[in-house]
Amino acid sequence: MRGIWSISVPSDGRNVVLTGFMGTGKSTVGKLLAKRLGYCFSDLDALIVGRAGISINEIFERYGEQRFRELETEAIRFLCGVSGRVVATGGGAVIAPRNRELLRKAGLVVNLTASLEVILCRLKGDRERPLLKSNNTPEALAALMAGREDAYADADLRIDTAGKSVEDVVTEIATFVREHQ
Ligand SMILES: Nc1ncnc2c1ncn2[C@@H]1O[C@H](COP(=O)(O)OP(=O)(O)OP(=O)(O)O)[C@@H](O)[C@H]1O
Ligand SMILES: O=C(O)C1=C[C@@H](O)[C@@H](O)[C@H](O)C1
Ligand SMILES: [Mg+2]
Repeated sequence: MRGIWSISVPSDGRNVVLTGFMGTGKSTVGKLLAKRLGYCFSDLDALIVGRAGISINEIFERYGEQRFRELETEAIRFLCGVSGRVVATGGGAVIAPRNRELLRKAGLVVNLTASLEVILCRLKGDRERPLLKSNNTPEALAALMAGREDAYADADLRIDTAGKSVEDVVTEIATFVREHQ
């Protein structure tokens, strides 16, 4: 794998950070939200894959989840030095308290939610998310989600995306951002 990011500058806090469990729509909503706000868009998972030169599945298989988490923290440090950006995080990016601290400083944190039922429906047949493979029963996935609830709750705004279109979610967030940033 290629080297790591070296810059880490304090952010001016004018970003929008999307957090949430796998399949809540961070990447999909983030891309459109950035367009709507006239911000740039960054996807933490895509950034990690781009730097590593291999897929998330391969990072997990070859180096383990712990190494992925290290790369994730490095990517967060890098992104926290930017401004005017919508950042879609990976589903587990908020687990580490230090990551949450950095993301909070980077800007408004918006947490997307959806019931497990909705998530399972959205991610049916997905092969790109290693934690879906290793938690391959609804019970295991529910436990993973429940264990992260406090970390997801650490946000400026929480939006239940179930039953809402991507456009609806984007509008809700854009309104909040215009009022609070
Ligand atoms: N509001 C929505 N309504 C219906 N489908 C949605 C909605 N938001 C996202 N989706 C669909 O759910 C799937 C997963 O979305 P997406 O990849 O954006 O999730 P994510 O939160 O970025 O997941 P991860 O944490 O794994 O990166 C996609 O197929 C997307 O089109
Ligand atoms: O929920 C998680 O821990 C993950 C979610 C994805 O976005 C990726 O970051 C990776 O598959 C791990
Ligand atoms: Mg994503």
